[in-house]
Amino acid sequence: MIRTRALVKRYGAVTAVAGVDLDVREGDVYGFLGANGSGKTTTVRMLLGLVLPTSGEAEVLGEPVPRAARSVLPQVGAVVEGPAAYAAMSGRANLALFDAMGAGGPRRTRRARVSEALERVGLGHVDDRPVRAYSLGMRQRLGLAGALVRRPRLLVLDEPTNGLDPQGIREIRDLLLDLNREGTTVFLSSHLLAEVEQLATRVGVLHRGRLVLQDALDELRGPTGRVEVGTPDVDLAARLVRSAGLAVDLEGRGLRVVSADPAGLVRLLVDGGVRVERLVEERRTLEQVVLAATTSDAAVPA
Ligand SMILES: Nc1ncnc2c1ncn2[C@@H]1O[C@H](COP(=O)(O)OP(=O)(O)OP(=O)(O)O)[C@@H](O)[C@H]1O
Repeated sequence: MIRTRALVKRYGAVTAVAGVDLDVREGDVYGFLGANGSGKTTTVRMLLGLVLPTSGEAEVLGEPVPRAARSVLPQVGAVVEGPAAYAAMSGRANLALFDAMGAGGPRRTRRARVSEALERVGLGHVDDRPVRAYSLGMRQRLGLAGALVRRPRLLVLDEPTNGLDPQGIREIRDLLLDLNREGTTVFLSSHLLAEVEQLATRVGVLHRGRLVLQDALDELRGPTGRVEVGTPDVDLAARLVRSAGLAVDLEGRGLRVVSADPAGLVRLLVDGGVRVERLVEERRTLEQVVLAATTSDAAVPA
C-alpha cells in the first residue's frame, strides 16, 4: 500500500529524512513511531505529495508519488497536522464542501457519505453547530470524518489523537480498528508508544530521519527469556531455582527467573512444595524495543 526506497528530504543543511524504506502492506495498522523532530511529518507529507523528496522513490497504492498523485490521492484519506475547517460553518457543511472541492465520490451520494462519516466519528448529533463551537477533540474527529468521506482504502493519519481526552482516544482507537477490520489499511504516525502498542499490527520506528526498526508488532514483542512467577513462598522458590542453576531476581511476592522452559520451571517449583499463584512468560514491551533500537550504536549515523 505504501513503499518507499531510499527516501531522503533535506532542508538546506538539515536532513529531515535520511533514506527511509517503508513497507506498509494491505490490511496493516502500521504505527509510524518516532520522537518529535525525527522526520515523521516530513515523510507523511512526501507520501501525500505535499513536499517533494530530495531523492529516493515513493509508491502509494502501487503508483509513484508525486508523479501519480492526482489519480492516487483521491483514494487515500488523510489527516495531517491538525484538521482545517471553516469556523463559521457546521461540520456537515464543511465536509460537503471538502468533498465537492476534491476529486471525491459522486455528487448524488455526497449527502449519504457525509452523514455516514459524521456518524462514524461520533459527530452525527452535532451537525448544526458551527465548527467555531467545537472542542479540539471534535475538530480532530471532523478531520477524520473528512478523511472517511471518500471511503478510502488507505488512511494516512499524522498524530490522530492529538488533543483528545482518554475517552476520545479510545473511541478513535475503536473506530480505526473497526475500519481496519472492514478492510481499510491504516498508517498512523505517533509518538505515543502505548497508543501504537494497542492498535498496530506492524511498526516502523524513525530515529533522526532513519528507519531503525520495521517489523510485525508480535515479532518485536517476543519473549525476553525470563519468566515471572507469583508466589507467597518466595524464599523457597528462589532456593530451588538457584539450586537448579537458574538466575533469579526477587521482587515482593514474586520472582523473575531466566528460563527458556516455563513448563519445566512449574514442575520444579510445584514438586518442591512452592505454591505457584501466577506464572507468565515475560515479553518485551514496545517501549523496551524502541529504546533498544534508538540507543544502539547502529541507530546513530556516523
Ligand atoms: N520546512 C522545513 N524547513 C526546514 N526544516 C524543516 C522543515 N520541516 C521540518 N524540518 C526539520 O526536519 C526535521 C524533522 O521534522 P518533522 O516535522 O518531519 O519531524 P516529526 O517527527 O514529524 O516531529 P513532530 O512530531 O515534532 O512533528 C526537524 O529537524 C525539523 O526542524
